[in-house]
Amino acid sequence: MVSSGLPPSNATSDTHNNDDALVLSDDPLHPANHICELCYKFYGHGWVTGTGGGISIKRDNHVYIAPSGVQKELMKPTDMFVMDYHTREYLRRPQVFKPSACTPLFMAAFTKRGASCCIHTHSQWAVLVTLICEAGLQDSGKDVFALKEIEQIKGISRGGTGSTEIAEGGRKLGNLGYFDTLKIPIIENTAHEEDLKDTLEKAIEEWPETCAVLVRRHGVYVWGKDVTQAKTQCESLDYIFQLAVEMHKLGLKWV
Ligand SMILES: CSCCC(=O)C(=O)COP(=O)(O)O
Ligand SMILES: [Zn+2]
Repeated sequence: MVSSGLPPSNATSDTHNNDDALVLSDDPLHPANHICELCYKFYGHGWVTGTGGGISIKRDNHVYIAPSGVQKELMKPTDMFVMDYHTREYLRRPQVFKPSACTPLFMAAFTKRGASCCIHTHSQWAVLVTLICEAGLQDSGKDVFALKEIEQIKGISRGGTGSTEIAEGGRKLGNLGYFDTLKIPIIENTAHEEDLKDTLEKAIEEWPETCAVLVRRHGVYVWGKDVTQAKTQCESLDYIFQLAVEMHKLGLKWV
């Protein structure tokens, strides 16, 4: 039996604020089940290694949040926090944990983009592209990752939460096209995850077309209108970041 480093499953039962009805469901797509299943898969991608990274899902007025500092691939539905989106009060708060330090960053994607899912990875590919940009080794600049004419960028929607339709008043919506340039802003890391909030919010405001924010020497935050869009955009970006690193090693330019 492998130890998860998490307390036993009944560790929350002596708390006054442990409404299990909020997290127990037979539905595999219930956010409390879905977060656990996805983190197990993300661990296999190297996205949530060594307790880093995570995911939050908003369903209606409820925001589901994982505990901080635990092995994300071994979490159980009863480990989840549930926050009221409007009041920001915890409706369920397992007393043996703290909520993820990423919570204010996830909330930024929900409030500023209308996202319902936000994924944070510590993928080495994301970290490496921020280092290549920092060193000024590509033409995209230090504070933005840019790449064009790679088929996979068609998997990225403008703003992160758009539909795949092109629409409205001359402003382009929907997904990027093959001849568009993908641009992802890079913010500087801070000593504590939650201190990224202000610069991440600023980047979201200044880059209305982005579906993600890279954090230098740390990882990436990616969001979507639902779990499917957040997950597929995260997969597309991770593919693109890995490709970009390999292109760089071959002496190829991204733009
Ligand atoms: C080695 S993980 C350092 C913290 C971090 O960057 C992170 O994403 C995890 O935060 P959490 O509070 O969700 O464990
Ligand atoms: Zn992190």
